Amino acid sequence: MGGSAGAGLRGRSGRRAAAVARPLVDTDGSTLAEPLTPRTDLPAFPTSSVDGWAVRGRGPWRVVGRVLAGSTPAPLTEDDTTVEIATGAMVPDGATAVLRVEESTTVDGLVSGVPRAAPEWRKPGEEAYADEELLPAGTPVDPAVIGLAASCGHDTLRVRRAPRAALLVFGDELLTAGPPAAGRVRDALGPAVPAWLRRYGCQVRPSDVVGPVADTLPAHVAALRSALANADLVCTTGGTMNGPVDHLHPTLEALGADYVVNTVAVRPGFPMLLARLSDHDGRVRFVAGLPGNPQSAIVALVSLVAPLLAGLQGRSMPVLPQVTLAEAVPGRGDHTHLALVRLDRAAGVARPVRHVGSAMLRGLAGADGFAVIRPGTSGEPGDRVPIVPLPLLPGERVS
Ligand SMILES: Nc1nc2c(c(=O)[nH]1)N[C@H]1C(S)=C(S)[C@@H](COP(=O)(O)OP(=O)(O)OC[C@H]3O[C@@H](n4cnc5c(N)ncnc54)[C@H](O)[C@@H]3O)O[C@H]1N2
Ligand code: MOO
Repeated sequence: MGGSAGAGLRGRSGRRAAAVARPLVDTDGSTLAEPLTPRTDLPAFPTSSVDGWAVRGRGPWRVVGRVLAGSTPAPLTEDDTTVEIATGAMVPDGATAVLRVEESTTVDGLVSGVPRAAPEWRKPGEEAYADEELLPAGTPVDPAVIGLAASCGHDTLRVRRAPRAALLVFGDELLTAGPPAAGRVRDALGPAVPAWLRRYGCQVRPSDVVGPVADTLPAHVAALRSALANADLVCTTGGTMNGPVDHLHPTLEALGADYVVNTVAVRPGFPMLLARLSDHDGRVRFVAGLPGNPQSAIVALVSLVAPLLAGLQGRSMPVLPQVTLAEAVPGRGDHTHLALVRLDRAAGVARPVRHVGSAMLRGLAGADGFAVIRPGTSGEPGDRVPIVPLPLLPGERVS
């Protein structure tokens, strides 16, 4: 479902966020715009992996000096000589072995011992050769990648600019403060969707979150036109159906948008849509229509928006992990059922959660993701099924 949408979007639009050079420390969460290659062999020089003696010849060895990490040693030119060496120091040219200090004896300035058969130093290029591709373009940058890039000698990385997203919330019945009452409900998506979008790598400024937009067609058209001016992606919530004040489809028509996806055979969330607009200068922007029912909006985020953002950032589509169901999960006829589940990490299974009506968010707040129950099937205990994960952080949902 989401996978094919993501691949198609990237291929058809041919639009990725621009590449920018960023200081290494500012790259966490971004995406490599070009392959990561070392600037030198790694290690760049023969490096002692122990504290001891760099020796030449069979010994015993006469001590002629000392080499610490961080300097270039003079070569060992004479047999039966040695220099004291520290872990991480460059092994001098001419050395034939490194002897561990704890496996040596020193008497009257003469060192004896038997070096181990396996070399006690790291050879240049042992980890990587200069210009070898270590990670491809499209790799998400995480702290491990940052550390590797630093060890490769990089001060900056070329990464994709974060896609810029905006959110328009539709619905005159929505309150932005206080408890629900008198036929009005709290806007749950205006506060939540930007936070989800940021977890998918988007930049969303507070001023790019607008709403509730008045339930009239002119107000919708004006709000969408204005949001598109600065965004790569505008998400909207509500108004995807054909109710008396559902204006999203007429708004897209008024702006000349093309549908990429218009409804998906999934429950909940089927009225979701994705549309595309092209500028006269060729700039492509996307509109994701998230259904108004709050859980359905999140289904649309994981199904349409996450693959789109992966494509815009030049990332590949994640492979969906498989989980084992601990309990039965009903199917939804000829639709895919995306069923909220919580991972039981100790037991290695996934359990359906309660309170999962499409108008509810209680189940989502305790779930790890959506188990995929394919059309025409139902989930039975013991079945292995794919899970579409929520973009949770370490420490969330772990207890
Ligand atoms: N005749 C039919 N009516 C509906 C159908 C259908 O098949 N035939 N499908 C239902 C389904 S399923 C969904 S999902 C909704 C989608 O409707 P819209 O995208 O047009 O959304 P709205 O009508 O604007 O709102 C639906 C519901 O969600 C509440 N809502 C909206 N925005 C928010 C928000 N930001 N925070 C909290 N709650 C929100 C809104 O008050 C409504 O209760 O259509 C069904 N109807
Ligand atoms: O499909 Mo609606 O999106 O079930 O709530």
